[in-house]
Amino acid sequence: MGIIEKIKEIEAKLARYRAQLLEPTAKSGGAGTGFDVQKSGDARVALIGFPSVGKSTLLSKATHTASEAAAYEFTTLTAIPGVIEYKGARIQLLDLPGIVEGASQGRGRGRQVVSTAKTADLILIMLDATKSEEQKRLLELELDAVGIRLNKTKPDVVFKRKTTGGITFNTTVKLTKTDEKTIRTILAGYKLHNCDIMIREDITTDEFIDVLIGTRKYMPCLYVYNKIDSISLEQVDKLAHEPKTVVISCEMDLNLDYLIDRIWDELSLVKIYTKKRGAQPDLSDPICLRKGATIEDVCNGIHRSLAANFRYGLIWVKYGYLANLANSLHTHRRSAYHIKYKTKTWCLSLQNDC
Ligand SMILES: Nc1nc2c(ncn2[C@@H]2O[C@H](COP(=O)(O)OP(=O)(O)OP(=O)(O)O)[C@@H](O)[C@H]2O)c(=O)[nH]1
Ligand SMILES: [K+]
Ligand SMILES: [Mg+2]
Repeated sequence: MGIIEKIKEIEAKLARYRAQLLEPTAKSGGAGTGFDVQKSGDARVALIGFPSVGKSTLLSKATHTASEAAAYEFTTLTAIPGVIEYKGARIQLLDLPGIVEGASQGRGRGRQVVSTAKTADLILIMLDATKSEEQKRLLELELDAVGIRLNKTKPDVVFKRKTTGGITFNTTVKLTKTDEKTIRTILAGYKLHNCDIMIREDITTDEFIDVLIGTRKYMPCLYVYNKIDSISLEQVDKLAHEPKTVVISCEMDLNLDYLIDRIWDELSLVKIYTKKRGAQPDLSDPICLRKGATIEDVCNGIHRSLAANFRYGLIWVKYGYLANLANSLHTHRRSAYHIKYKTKTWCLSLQNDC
C-alpha cells in the first residue's frame, strides 16, 4: 500500500473514531434526557449560552415569566419556559442553565441542556458582547459534539442499506473534500458491505459519517450578542454585520423588538385562518404552523377529531402567493386547492405573512 493510501485509511479511521467519541455513553450521564418541560404554543426557541450572558434577563424582558437573574454564574439551574406572543403566534422561549466547556461530555448540566435544545425549533446562541469571539466557536463545538448542526441543511446524499449485492457508489458532482476510497473505508469500518450510495453534493468525510449515523439534528440558529451597552459603537457595528446575528442590550432595552421579529422570521411560521363559506375569515385567530406543514397538521390545529372526518378544503390565498403556499402547505394526495377526504365540507383561508 502506498503512503497516500495509508494516510487515507488512517484519516477515515480518525473520522470514524471522532464520531464514536461523541456518541452519548451511559457513563457520561443522562444521555438524551433533557429537562422535563411541556411543549406549548406554536414553536419552541431555546436559549443556549455560557453563564451570566443574560439569558434569564432576556426571558424576563421578552415574556411575562420572571426568571431569576444575578451577577453570579449558574443562577439558573433548570429550564424555565416563557411565552412570546407575536403576530398571533405563541412562541415558547426556554431559559436554560449556562453551559461550560465540556458540557457535551457530561460536565455540569450541559448534557441535559443540549438535549433540551434538541427539542427546539430554533436555537438562540446568546453571547456576551464584552467577551472574546472565542466563546462563539466553543459553544458551536459543544453543540456539534452532540450532533446538532447549526444553520446547515442535511447533506444531499441518498444512503440505502441492503442485505446483498455489495456497494454501489454513485456521484452526480465532483467530490473535492473526500473521495470514493475514503468512503468505502468508512463503510467497511461500520461493517456496511451492502448498500446503495448516491452523493449529490460536494460533502466532507464528516458529513458522510453524519449521513451514516442518521441521528444528526439540523437546526436553525440565531446568534444574539447581549450587553452592547458596554462596548463601543464601532464594535456593535462590527458584530451586527455578522451573518445570522442580532445585537441587543437587555438592560437598556435595545433592539429587543427587532430580535423577536427575527425569531419570527427564522421560525418560518405560516398563518392559516379558517373561513366559513360566504363569510369573512376571522383574522384575529390564526393557526400557526411551521413551513412544510400538511393539511393534516391544519386539521389537528383546529381539533383532534377533524382529520379523520375531513373531506375537502377550499383555500383562499390573500396576497396571491399560491405557488409558495402550495409548496409550503403540502397536501395529501390531491392539489393544494382541492383536497378530498371523507365526509365534511369546510373552507380554509390561507394567508402568507409577507
Ligand atoms: N451591562 C449589561 N448587563 C446585563 C445585560 N443583561 C443582563 N446583564 C447582567 O448580566 C448578569 C447575568 O444575567 P443573567 O440573566 O442572570 O444571566 P444568565 O445567562 O441567565 O446566567 P446563568 O443563569 O447564571 O447562566 C446580571 O448581573 C445582569 O444584570 C445587559 O444588556 N447589559
Ligand atoms: K447569572
Ligand atoms: Mg439564568
